[in-house]
Amino acid sequence: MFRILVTDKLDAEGVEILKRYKEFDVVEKETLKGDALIQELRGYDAIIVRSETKLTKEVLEASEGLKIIARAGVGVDNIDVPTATKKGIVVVNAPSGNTISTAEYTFAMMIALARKIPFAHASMQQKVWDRKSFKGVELLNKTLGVIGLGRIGTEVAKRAQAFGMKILGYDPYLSEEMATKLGIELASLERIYKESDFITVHTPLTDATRGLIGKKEIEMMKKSVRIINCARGGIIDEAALAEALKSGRIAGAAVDVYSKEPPFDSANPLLDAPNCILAPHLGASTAEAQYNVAIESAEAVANFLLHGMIVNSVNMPSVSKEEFNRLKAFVQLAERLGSVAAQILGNSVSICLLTRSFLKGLFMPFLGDTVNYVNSLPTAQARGVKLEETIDDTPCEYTNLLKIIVKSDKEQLELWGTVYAQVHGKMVNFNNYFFEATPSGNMLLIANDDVPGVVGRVGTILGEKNINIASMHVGRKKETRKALILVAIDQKPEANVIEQLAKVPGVNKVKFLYVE
Ligand SMILES: NC(=O)c1ccc[n+]([C@@H]2O[C@H](COP(=O)([O-])OP(=O)(O)OC[C@H]3O[C@@H](n4cnc5c(N)ncnc54)[C@H](O)[C@@H]3O)[C@@H](O)[C@H]2O)c1
Ligand SMILES: O=C(O)CC[C@@H](O)C(=O)O
Repeated sequence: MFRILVTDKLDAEGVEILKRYKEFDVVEKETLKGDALIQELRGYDAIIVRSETKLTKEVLEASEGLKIIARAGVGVDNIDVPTATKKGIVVVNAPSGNTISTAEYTFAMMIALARKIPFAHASMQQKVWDRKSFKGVELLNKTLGVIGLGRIGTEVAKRAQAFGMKILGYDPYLSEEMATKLGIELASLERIYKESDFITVHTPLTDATRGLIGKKEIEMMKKSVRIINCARGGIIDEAALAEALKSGRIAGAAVDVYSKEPPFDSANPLLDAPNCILAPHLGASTAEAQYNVAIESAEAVANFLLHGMIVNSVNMPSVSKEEFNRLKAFVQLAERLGSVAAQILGNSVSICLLTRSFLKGLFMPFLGDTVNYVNSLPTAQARGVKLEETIDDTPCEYTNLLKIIVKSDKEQLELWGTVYAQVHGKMVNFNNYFFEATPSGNMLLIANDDVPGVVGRVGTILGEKNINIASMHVGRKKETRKALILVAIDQKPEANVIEQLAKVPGVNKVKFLYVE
């Protein structure tokens, strides 16, 4: 039975999806904070949050048994991802469910600013019929500067085109070709600041974007500019923005997000700035967006807990369901080869050419269940393991080949694996001994001289000890007259069996291996 905690207000359909599984015990709680959250979180396998629950370093360090955190939304800035990663906790988000809602909301903010609708509304509520103070501007032929052209930024740009706006965009990760396709002219930030009538930000909050727009940047802008932040508080410096509004240096701003939320106890200077529309982080607050992200998060949690499948992870390479099915056999094979390598070499690994799953297999025999797909890479890095990954599409005799070279202080091990029919993972090369074996279960690896009689004697000894042989694979090097036998057996042999096998004439080394 897996225990799942749902905090913040998740759409009911997401909770229902989880409750349908008999394997899940789902508990819903109001937003929890500090000690209450630490106490409650103990014993849960998964937690689903929106933006209000703060999964800080302290909270995560105190957690026990937590395997997955699902954020029903895009931004994961309420989660200490590095601590989660260190603890081997998968963090997933629901990246696409609220894109349209937030893009439409940004547009609503832009039009409300252009036509001063909230200010006119406030005046009407004061019973003042004022038709002079609220003269606005059209969007047609205006320049919109979009900073951050990911999911939301590009949807905003599409809508701006329909309004006849010229779009200048900045995103270091968007190609010129893609921008052109989207009808966006890529421009420097400086040009966006100087030429735009409206500026909207749609980046995550990172070290590079914190304070991206401050006093200096505002100084470059037109006096008529209107600025919108429906992304994350802190991307636009709040003090500088408030000052520009108060001094009339800019025409207006619309803000949905704050450096501290709610912003009331931090005396946020935007609270009393003129020509400023404020909202309490509502970009994703539509029935559709909340339904979408709740389902996305619930499915991510269920897939992970029941099938180990990781989708939309922010601290693991993410794969789609189809990709996961395609890769499943490779992941298992890589992990098994990792386990073989670990047992052959011991734990003094210095150079590797591998994947996370290989690393998981490599560390499992020494670190046990504390290592998983998420923390295997940091675990390796913390141990000074140097990694190199290469992809080589040169045709070879296998349709796919996973080649792993592990170097320790004393020796080097080369393992190759291939997957047949997308399901059967085979080890096909062990240090240039070629054979085809499934590296799984109890196995004996026997290095011997390539002379008659060895295979027979090995079989006889195992038979005498009542140990059943499941399969036997022999690889040989004719030039050195050496061979390697991999024997899969039904049980772990006693130490004296291994000693007896090692004494067979022609046998040079016997090693027992166990791979999950
Ligand atoms: N107000 C809300 O309720 C609400 C709802 C959803 C998303 N958001 C926020 O909106 C933002 C965008 O979300 P998204 O789904 O479009 O994310 P996304 O990851 O699809 O897009 C972000 C884009 O920002 C770009 N970027 C990163 N660093 C940059 C930099 N220094 N300069 C310029 N561009 C940079 C990235 O290349 C990417 O294209 C996020 O901060 C998210 O948390 C807010
Ligand atoms: O949970 C919410 O409503 C906010 C979501 C939004 O900030 C996000 O990053 O997806």
